[in-house]
This record gives sequence, C-alpha cells and structure tokens, in this order.
Amino acid sequence: MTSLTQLPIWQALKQQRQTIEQQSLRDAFARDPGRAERYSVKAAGLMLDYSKNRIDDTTLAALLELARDCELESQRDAMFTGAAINRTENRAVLHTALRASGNTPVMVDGEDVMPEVRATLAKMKGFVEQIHEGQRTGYTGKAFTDVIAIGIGGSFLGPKVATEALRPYAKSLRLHYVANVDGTALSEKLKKVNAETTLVVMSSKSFTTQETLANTQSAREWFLASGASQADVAAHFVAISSNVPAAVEFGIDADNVFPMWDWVGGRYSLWSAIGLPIALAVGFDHFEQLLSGAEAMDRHFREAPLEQNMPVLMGLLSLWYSNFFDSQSQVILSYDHYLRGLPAYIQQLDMESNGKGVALDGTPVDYRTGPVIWGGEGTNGQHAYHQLLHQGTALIPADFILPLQSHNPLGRHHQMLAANCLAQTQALMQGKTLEEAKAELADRNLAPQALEQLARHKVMPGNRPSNTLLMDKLTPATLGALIALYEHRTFVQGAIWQINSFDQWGVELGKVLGNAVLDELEAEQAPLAQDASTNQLITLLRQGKL
Ligand SMILES: O=P(O)(O)OC[C@H]1O[C@H](O)[C@H](O)[C@@H](O)[C@@H]1O
Repeated sequence: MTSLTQLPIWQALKQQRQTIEQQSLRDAFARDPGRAERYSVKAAGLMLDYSKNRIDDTTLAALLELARDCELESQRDAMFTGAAINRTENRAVLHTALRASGNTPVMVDGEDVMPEVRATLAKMKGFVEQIHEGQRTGYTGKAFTDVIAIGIGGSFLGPKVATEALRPYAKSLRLHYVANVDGTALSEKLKKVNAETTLVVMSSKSFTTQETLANTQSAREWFLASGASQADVAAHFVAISSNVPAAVEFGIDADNVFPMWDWVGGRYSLWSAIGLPIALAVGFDHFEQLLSGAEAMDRHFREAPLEQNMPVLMGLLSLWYSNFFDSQSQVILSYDHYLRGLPAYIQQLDMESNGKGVALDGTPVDYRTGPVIWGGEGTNGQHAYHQLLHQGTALIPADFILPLQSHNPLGRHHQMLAANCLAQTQALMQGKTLEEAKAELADRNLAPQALEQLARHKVMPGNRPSNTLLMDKLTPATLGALIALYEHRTFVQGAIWQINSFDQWGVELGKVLGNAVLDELEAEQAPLAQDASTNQLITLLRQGKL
C-alpha cells in the first residue's frame, strides 16, 4: 500500500483542516438545528453524540473515505475470523470469540476454538457457583469471604475496573486486587484478610511475569505461615494462564488452572478466564451479561455501515485530531463514580496497543500514532485539570461518559452531576469571546486598559471538541458494550495507521535491564557494570541510606 500520508484522501483531509479551522462550532450549531441529531448514533445500549466535534459533512465523508481506502472493513473481518493479524507474533486476535454466543465456528489454524471457549466458561461457572453456594470452602471448612486477585497489566486492570464498576451487583465476597511488586501492595491486603477464608486467584497469561510470580509466592508463604499445610494450597490457590504446565509446576492443582490462549491479548483478556475475579465478585450471570453487552457492540461494529458505526466514527474522530490538528493527548472523563477506573483501563488498552512507531512492514511511520490517553472522574477533574482543557495551549479532545440514571439516586446529586457534565461539553465547545468577557466586567468600573487586560485572561477559545457517551444505566451489559467500543476504536486507528496494535515489544527492554540491575542489587559486593548514573543509584540502594 502507498504510504498513508501519500494517499490523495490524506492530502484532502489536510485541506479540510484548513477549511474547518475557519469555522466555529458555535456558528455551526446556530446555523444547523439538525446537527446534534445528525451527528449522533446509538448502538448496544449506548448513545454517542459527536456533534461537538470540529467536523462537517465533508470532513466526515473524507474520514470515511480514508477508512475505506485503508481497507478497514476487510481488516476488521480478518480479525473476527481468526486471521493471524498480530503478525509479529503470528497470532490471531480473537477476544471477540470469547463473547460470541451462537454456534458459528471460529477457526484458528484449522481448529474451531469455540468448544474450548465454552468449556472454560462452563468450568468458571461451576467454580463460581460452588464458591458462592459454599460447596467449595477453605481448608478448615469455612466459606470463603475474600479473594486476593494477583496479576498485572492486562491480567489486572480489566478485572479490577469491571469489579469496581459493577459494585451495585456485588455478592458478598470481598475482592482485593494486587498488581505491584512493591511488597506494600500485598502486605496491606493481607492485613485485611484471614487465610482460612481467603481464595487466591493468580492471573498471568505467560506465567513468567516477575511481579505476579513474586506476589503469588509471598501469598503462599503467608498462607503456609498461618498454619495451613502444603496440601491445603490446592483448596485456596487457583490460576489462570495460557501456560498451564508452568502453573502446575508452580504448585497450583491442575484442576484449579483455568486456561486462556495465545490468541487473546492481555489487555483484551477480561472476557476470558482472566475475568474469573469479576464473576466471583458479581456472579456468573452478571459476567455473562457483560459478555453479551460486548457481543452486541461486536455485532454493531461488524454489521453497521461505516457512517453509523460507533467505534469507526470514534476512531476516525480521534485520528482526525491526532493527525490533522497535531493533538497529542486525549482525555476520558467518567461522570460516574463506579467508572472512575475506566480512564486508566483505556489508557492501557490504547497506549499499549497503538504506541507504535513502525508500520506493519517495519518502516518507520511519518505520522503520529497513538495519543497519550489520560483522564479521571467528573466532577472532580473540573476543579483541577479542566482548566488546561479550557484555556491551555494544547488541543485535547475529550470523551464524556454519563449514565442517565444513577444506582444511588440521592437527592439532587445525579442532576447536578449530569448538569456539570453537559455544561463542560458546552463550555469547551462555545468558549467565551473577548466581548463577552468584557461585558461581564462592565460593572467593575475599570479603566479601559485594565478592563481589556483582565478580560483577556477570561477569554476561552472554545472549539474544543468532545464526544458525549450516554447509557441508561451502568449495567454489566452497558459496561461490556462500552469496553468493547473502546477496543474497536483502538482497532480502527491501528488499522488505518497500518501498525500492529496487538504486540508490545516496547515493554521488554525494561524487563531485561531490570533483571540485570536486580542481580547487581542483590549481589552486595559484586562490581557494578552499569552506566555511571545507574551504578551510583545501585550503590545507594545497597547502602540503604543516602
Ligand atoms: O498476564 P501476564 O503474562 O502476566 O502479563 C501481564 C502484562 O505484562 C506485560 O509486560 C505486558 O506489557 C502486558 O500486556 C501484560 O498484560
């Protein structure tokens, strides 16, 4: 394929940016009463209002043409049908198979993966029900009260964020997630639980991750130190891994190992057995609803025409700002306390997927790829970083996420939350002109020069784009749809940028160097072989004081 930036449509989009630059969103709304309705789409229980974006019909048509020129549709179909689109690892990318109901086979290397998917779901269901019904107990016969879920990266954030988000559906088990190798993380959780009634779920696709192995090892030592015997480990420790032999060798009972597969990427894995802690937290029925919400979004992504395809539109809009407005970051703002972890989840999903600098053929790209994703919880952020969104020099497109109904309808709280959310999108869009700022100061009796000067500080440029994503209520199904939406948005961008969104080689060097440094830190007298700065820091750590 021609380099992306050489495509005629890419050049046309550059022109388009010049045209859009001359237009204000305020005027666009004033001119066109149908804008909000025309630039809105519904799918899988979600509604996206993308009318507060710097686009017009010509821009949209051009972006969609770019998607077609980049063969987005056939790339999408290749993913769903099990082609090895993760080319650097020669793997299929089939998180969508994990939530596929129905009987359509999904073939990988000539074999239908669906029977294994269904068998694993059935095993999870049986396990979760036995725990909830007290048929499976701790080694002294007491029912489990707590779960320590150990994992990191993709084997951590998805389950943690979903468990937090689905808190209204929680059963009685208390979930405690541990990721960091910092001993404080595990120690603080262990202080809260009793070994007799604690289940440890260890999640590691590779079963080689340093942090997860160390935390599980220490959890096992704590368990044994509490008076349990080696034989009791089987009742309290389960693992999820694509490396079943390594889990067994580590000492997990073979019956307690739940499989996953190399065609599930870590950051796309909450739908697999990696989601076991979610099912333990909220029940298997709710876990199934999470899967079906995601499946509904999959169907939409696969079947809806590109012009009405929510992940496609969101992916294109995000790309529009990255590539044609030189925007370097995007913000995700959850106006729902239960969804406060979502920005971190999307950060991992998107930045590990699209933080790539070479195209599939190995040549360096000459365009911006994945933006910095960050965000937080509304309204909290309004009293902090929103200042920069409104008046800073950077263009930061924002996604506002808001359920129409609260799980906790407390007085006027939800109306206030929602009003703030809507008002932020409005303020970003319309801004405040110098004239308006001056008018506000009119009764202050300021000298003209002082008035002008102060007013300039109050001017807000406006034209700052945002999406608003609504759902009736945050349920397992809408959460599933929302996460799948962002997965596919990430896919759309990676497909257009011609990068591999499914590997993560960039994380490897740090691991290798980390092992070398660890060896030197622990070998107290050995000569140091690192660079001078690192040697100095190692020396200080060996001393343990400055
Ligand atoms: O599940 P694991 O094999 O333990 O991997 C855990 C995580 O660590 C890695 O370094 C990757 O960057 C992540 O993509 C992965 O999810």
